[in-house]
Amino acid sequence: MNGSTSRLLRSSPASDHKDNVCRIVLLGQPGVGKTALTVRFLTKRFIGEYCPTLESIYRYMYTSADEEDTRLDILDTAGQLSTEWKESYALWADCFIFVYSITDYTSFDEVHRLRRLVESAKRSSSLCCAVVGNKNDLVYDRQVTVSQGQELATDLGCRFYELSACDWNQYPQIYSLFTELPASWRRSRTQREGRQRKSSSGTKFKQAIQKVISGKTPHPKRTSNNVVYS
Ligand SMILES: Nc1nc2c(ncn2[C@@H]2O[C@H](COP(=O)(O)OP(=O)(O)OP(=O)(O)O)[C@@H](O)[C@H]2O)c(=O)[nH]1
Repeated sequence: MNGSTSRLLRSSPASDHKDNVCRIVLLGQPGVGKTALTVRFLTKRFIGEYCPTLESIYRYMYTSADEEDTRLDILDTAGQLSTEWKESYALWADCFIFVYSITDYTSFDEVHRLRRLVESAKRSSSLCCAVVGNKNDLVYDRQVTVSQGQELATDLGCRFYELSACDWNQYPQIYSLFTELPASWRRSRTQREGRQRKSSSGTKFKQAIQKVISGKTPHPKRTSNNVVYS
């Protein structure tokens, strides 16, 4: 495992996972624009050239639409990764942004592969994720159609964005990408917790009924106004 990856993930371990923190990882082939998208979101700028990313975690605080103070931990991964690294990313993250370039079909295929890796690491096919086809300013070099991207997102049950990190006019979509994802993650977490609470109170109720039936719990005696236990 790469030293800097483990150092970064260790500096932000699972035990440090506070309720208002959402962890997002960007995955995709080298050169698809993961850093450009992240930097556009964080700084509103597009910087033409970056050193190929090793990996970096960026922290971003904002107040969400429902007035919650939220901290995003955004992990911009290096494109060239071994399977082992990706598993540690998958286990660390709450949400995934799968990025491909619309000008490169192999980068689209890579998203299919990454998706399978993440699903197997998470042992779940229900991911909180988004699919991004980047570089749509280069539409004349297009190799992946909009409907192919859309189909993949539908298959994953997630949102699809086709955009360009270098086009300022598309900044609102990039903002929405990075802020909608944590909101939908929070919603599904709240629903899951609600279901768990319901099922545990349902179980307690059933256990109490069983006890009464089997005579282990005293039956209530009714007096004129009150119910008392003997
Ligand atoms: N035309 C165009 N170029 C882009 C866009 N986004 C990124 N690029 C360019 O694509 C190249 C790669 O961008 P990066 O953001 O470094 O890609 P990456 O996926 O982070 O690459 P790795 O760090 O190697 O994994 C750079 O030259 C960017 O300027 C875009 O939307 N349109």
